[in-house]
Amino acid sequence: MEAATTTTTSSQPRQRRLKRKRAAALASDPELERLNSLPWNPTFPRNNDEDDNNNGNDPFAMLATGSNELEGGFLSLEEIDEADYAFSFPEPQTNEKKNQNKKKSKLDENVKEEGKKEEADAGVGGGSEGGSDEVEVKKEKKKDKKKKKKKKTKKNKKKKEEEEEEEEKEEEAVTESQNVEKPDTGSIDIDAKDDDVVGEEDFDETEFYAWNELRLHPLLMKAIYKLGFKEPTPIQKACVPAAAHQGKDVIGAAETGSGKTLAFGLPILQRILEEREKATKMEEERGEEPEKYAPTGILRALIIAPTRELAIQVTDHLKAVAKYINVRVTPIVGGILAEKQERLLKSRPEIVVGTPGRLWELMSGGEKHLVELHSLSFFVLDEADRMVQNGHFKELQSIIDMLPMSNISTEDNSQHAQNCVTVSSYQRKKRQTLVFSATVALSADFRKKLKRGLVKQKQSVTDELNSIETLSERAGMRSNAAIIDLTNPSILAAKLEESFIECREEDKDAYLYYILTLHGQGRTIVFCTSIAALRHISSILRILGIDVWTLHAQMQQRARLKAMDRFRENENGILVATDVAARGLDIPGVRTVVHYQLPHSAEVYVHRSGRTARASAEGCSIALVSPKETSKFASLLKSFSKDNFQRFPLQNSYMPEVLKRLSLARQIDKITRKDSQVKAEKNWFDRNANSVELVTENDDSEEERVNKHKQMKASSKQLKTLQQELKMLISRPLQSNTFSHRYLAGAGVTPVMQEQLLQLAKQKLNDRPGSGVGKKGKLVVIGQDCVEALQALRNAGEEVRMDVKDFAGKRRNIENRKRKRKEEKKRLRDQRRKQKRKLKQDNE
Ligand SMILES: Nc1ncnc2c1ncn2[C@@H]1O[C@H](COP(=O)(O)OP(=O)(O)OP(=O)(O)O)[C@@H](O)[C@H]1O
Repeated sequence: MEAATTTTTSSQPRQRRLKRKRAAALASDPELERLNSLPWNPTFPRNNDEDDNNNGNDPFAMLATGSNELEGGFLSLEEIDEADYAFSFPEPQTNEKKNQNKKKSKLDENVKEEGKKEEADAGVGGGSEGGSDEVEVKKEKKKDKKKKKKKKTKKNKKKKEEEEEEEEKEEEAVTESQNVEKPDTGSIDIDAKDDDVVGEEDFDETEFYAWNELRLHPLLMKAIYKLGFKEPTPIQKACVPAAAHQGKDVIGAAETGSGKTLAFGLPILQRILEEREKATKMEEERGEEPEKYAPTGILRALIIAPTRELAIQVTDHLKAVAKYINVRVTPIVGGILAEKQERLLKSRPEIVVGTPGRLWELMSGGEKHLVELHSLSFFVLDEADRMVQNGHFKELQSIIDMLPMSNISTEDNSQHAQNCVTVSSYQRKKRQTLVFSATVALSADFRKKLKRGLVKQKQSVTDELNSIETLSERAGMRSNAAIIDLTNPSILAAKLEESFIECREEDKDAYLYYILTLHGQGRTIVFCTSIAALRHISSILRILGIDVWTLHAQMQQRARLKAMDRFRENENGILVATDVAARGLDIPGVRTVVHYQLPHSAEVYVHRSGRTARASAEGCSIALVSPKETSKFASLLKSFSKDNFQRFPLQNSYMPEVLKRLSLARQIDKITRKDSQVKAEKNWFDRNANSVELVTENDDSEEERVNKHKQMKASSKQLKTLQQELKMLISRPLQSNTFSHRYLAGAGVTPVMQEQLLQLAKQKLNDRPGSGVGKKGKLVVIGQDCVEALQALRNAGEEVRMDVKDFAGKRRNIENRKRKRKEEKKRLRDQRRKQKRKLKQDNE
């Protein structure tokens, strides 16, 4: 800890003062004392810079490689429908709010304390009963004054907080790190968050004991306490020792939501902190320049993510763990003014998280901070499998080509380090390449190659960046890279329960409505592959009175943000999305994922389903499988080495009512679509006519006009009737055939149903006071009051053994039958033609 509190240049008097101040702060800070007592060893055994193989003594060596090198399920890579867009993301599972409140109450307490102190100073402390009236009046006046003052202080503070919040929002998630304004001293800035020391006393570090083996810096641990992460996730446990303590390159694969961001984030921050400490030590002991060991104002880690929203999410996550250290993290993504980002880069952040397009735009434009890469210590590819798909690799290739060579001797490296004046051998130690994904697929050949150390230099690698192997090689992945593959053979999240419903294509709406109505607890995401399908179901569901938010690539960015915000706000929210939302989105409380249409590839299925069951939470996925999709489903099962799936339990007694409502909704949808189409066409015609200054005339005859008017009236009347009928139906809970107004039993009551039941009860009471449902005129709900999809699945899911061969056989049979029918038709047609021709000839 001592090192953590020292300054960089003790020769300068100002910094000496700072140092004393920090030491005093440390002495008086019980929190830091407590952290100091943690079993953390500040002298890390690693950092034998030039030696990557010094894992002999490292107890974590085993973890990082051997035992974890399981073969994961290898999936085929296919194109996914993903577009560039941006979101603002919530802080990753922080106790921020709690602490903000505490902060506020602490502020209030301070204000109170101030008041008390002033009272004491003024000699007007409470309990002076024997004082004269004059004194009492004075006291009162003073109290009033103080009250006003307190109020004012509170008001000012609140205003200030609000202003700060506004400012933060304005930066559109591209906010600089909290401590960006601080001068970069190159040392750990304990004071950086002096104002934020509240609320940390109430955690018990013994609960976080599992982190000790990772030997993370106390200031990182402090942030982890604050985040409330009791133990590292398996991928973090495996990656931190390999990347942070052994300095290895890592290829990491673990299920969705398993904490991969910190698996690469923590080693980066740890290395920066270690270097700073070493710099301080060397300066103190040998009077060496700190810059030599811990360069400042230079890019240290470049993280590339495939989409804007992911880049921003990763940034937020890293900022949360870098809360107590002076390390700046900046996202560089499209959709935000390039000038604004250049301005952010002027603050010279140590870590940049970007999307390939915008990064390359700035790099190719010569952006200084992004091209001075000689001290880059980490090159990270997040969601690496997406990177090798089309649309990304050209820019990625160019970015990788800008990286200074690694895997070469220090002397050679120095030749490549352009613009490099003060690069020391310490900094110039090998750059670490970290490649992560939930569905990373490495060929056995590449694994062997890595083990044999046959990694080529980038010049010799083919120009095609079409595989993770080539990408990793090109980025300079070293031969002793740790391959940490924690994906289980099915690659799906451990706590995810999967199920399916076999149904006809035209019945999918009905089953979706059924799921959302009877099992709509928690957040649900409904995935479609096409925007047309998304539009169709969101329209139908809205008509059926279900609030849904939509998200697809053709939406304006603002609308996307709004949809995400609303979805996040509502704990039972429903989002209908295309695969733009399949990757990386980390929204807590997503309980159910519905695959309305099956995705194009197994990978996308994994990522879609991975929006639920994140970070040790549970969740379930339901795939609606039409006969056309059975072969796709079969190949999915094959990819996951699964031969059994659960059939989602359905209570068919609800279906008649579901279908009735749906039929009404479809009719309403058809009429409204037709109306709006007619209106849109008319508007378009008028607009175009106006633009060329044409006077439009109605060519219709009187009779035609009257008929049209009649038709419109009839259709609007029909619409009203349908709407009323549907309104009446959806005003009461979904009823099964066996529904009794006296006893409601069955699949459970959703929040929507509960509300409906209450309304129904009220309605009944109003209609016939005293004779409503139940004995005393009250509606009594007995039994399960909430059945969420996962629960329903656990209660009554039916394990179905799927014979993939059988699937394929069935599919072949269907195709054969189709082919035969076609051939038969063709034969009959030809026969008829022949007969006709013959008849014609006979007649002639
Ligand atoms: N050690 C931990 N304990 C508890 N929660 C954690 C821990 N580490 C990370 N988390 C939380 O787990 C969630 C998922 O983390 P993250 O987004 O890094 O997962 P991921 O593996 O990258 O997922 P995906 O593959 O879907 O992108 C986040 O909300 C994060 O805050």
